[in-house]
Amino acid sequence: MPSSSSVLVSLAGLRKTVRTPRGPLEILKGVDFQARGGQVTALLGPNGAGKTTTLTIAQGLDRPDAGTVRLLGEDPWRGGPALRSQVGVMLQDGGLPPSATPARLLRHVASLYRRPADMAALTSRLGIDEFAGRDIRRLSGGQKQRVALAAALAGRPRVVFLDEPSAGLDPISRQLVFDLILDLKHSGLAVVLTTHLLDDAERLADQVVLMRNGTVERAGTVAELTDRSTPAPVHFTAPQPVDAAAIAGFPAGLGLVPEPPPGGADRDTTVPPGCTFRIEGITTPDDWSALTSWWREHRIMPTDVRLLHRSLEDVFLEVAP
Ligand SMILES: Nc1ncnc2c1ncn2[C@@H]1O[C@H](COP(=O)(O)OP(=O)(O)OP(=O)(O)O)[C@@H](O)[C@H]1O
Repeated sequence: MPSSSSVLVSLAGLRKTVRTPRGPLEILKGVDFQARGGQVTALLGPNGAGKTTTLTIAQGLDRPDAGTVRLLGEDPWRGGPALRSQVGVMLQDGGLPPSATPARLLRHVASLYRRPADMAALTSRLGIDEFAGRDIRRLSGGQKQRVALAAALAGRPRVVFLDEPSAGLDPISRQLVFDLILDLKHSGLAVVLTTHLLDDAERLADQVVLMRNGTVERAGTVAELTDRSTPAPVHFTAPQPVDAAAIAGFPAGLGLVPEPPPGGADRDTTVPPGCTFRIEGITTPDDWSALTSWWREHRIMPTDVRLLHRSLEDVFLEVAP
């Protein structure tokens, strides 16, 4: 039995061109990435980047023109039932039969597997029981999403592909789905998902693959992509006014910038209550100590202190067209 950090999905040099009325359109131009068991891999990228096409090929529902695809060590295009039964898929548009009820559909899907998941536990956990007897056509988008997720997990897969799993979910359902995804990963599954919500990726992903225009622009952990291993500027809010003498006495070597800056010359003006400040240059524990001493000396009790790291959104906007 491979360990949970084994590579379960491997894509190398994927290329795909489709025919359109206006001529050939190259939609994948050499996509490489790997997804491991025990990890969530999130594909991010602007509309049309090629995320769904990449997932479709990884699942074996389409073939690349060039490149190699390995799903649980096999070519998914040629894989038979033994491979398919180990893979769960949640498609972007759900693909659920509108006239079935969730109860009937999920019973049917579970019956296709020799060792199905505990569907009662799954539907209870995803809050499906309360609408399990209603026709799927009458469900909200978020309810359908949860049914599609339960169906994807019915066969106890080792790999799940989730195309925008949090689309249309309210905050409570989203939390239910996130908790489940994290449990799946902790039990060793490889979870490969696409999302437009950068917050989803920040909260869930062990590895982010940022795609644009048919290629992988950046890949790595959220911390790697946002440079979290390096010191960042500091932001704080002072609820009381900060007088000109305090500003003039700010530790040398650190830059204090009120935001927005008060009118007049910076160092001579008292900053009104509730102002936020940005500090550049904090790179050592001594710098932090100088800052907290300055707060103590001037009786400043900050109400908000944050490190201003780049967010995943900043990185996304850098690569987005
Ligand atoms: N069969 C096809 N014929 C023509 N164009 C296609 C075909 N399949 C995909 N495309 C185009 O290829 C590009 C990539 O599509 P894909 O659905 O993979 O992107 P995506 O990153 O998943 O986008 P989104 O975030 O909008 O879901 C898009 O411009 C799409 O219109």
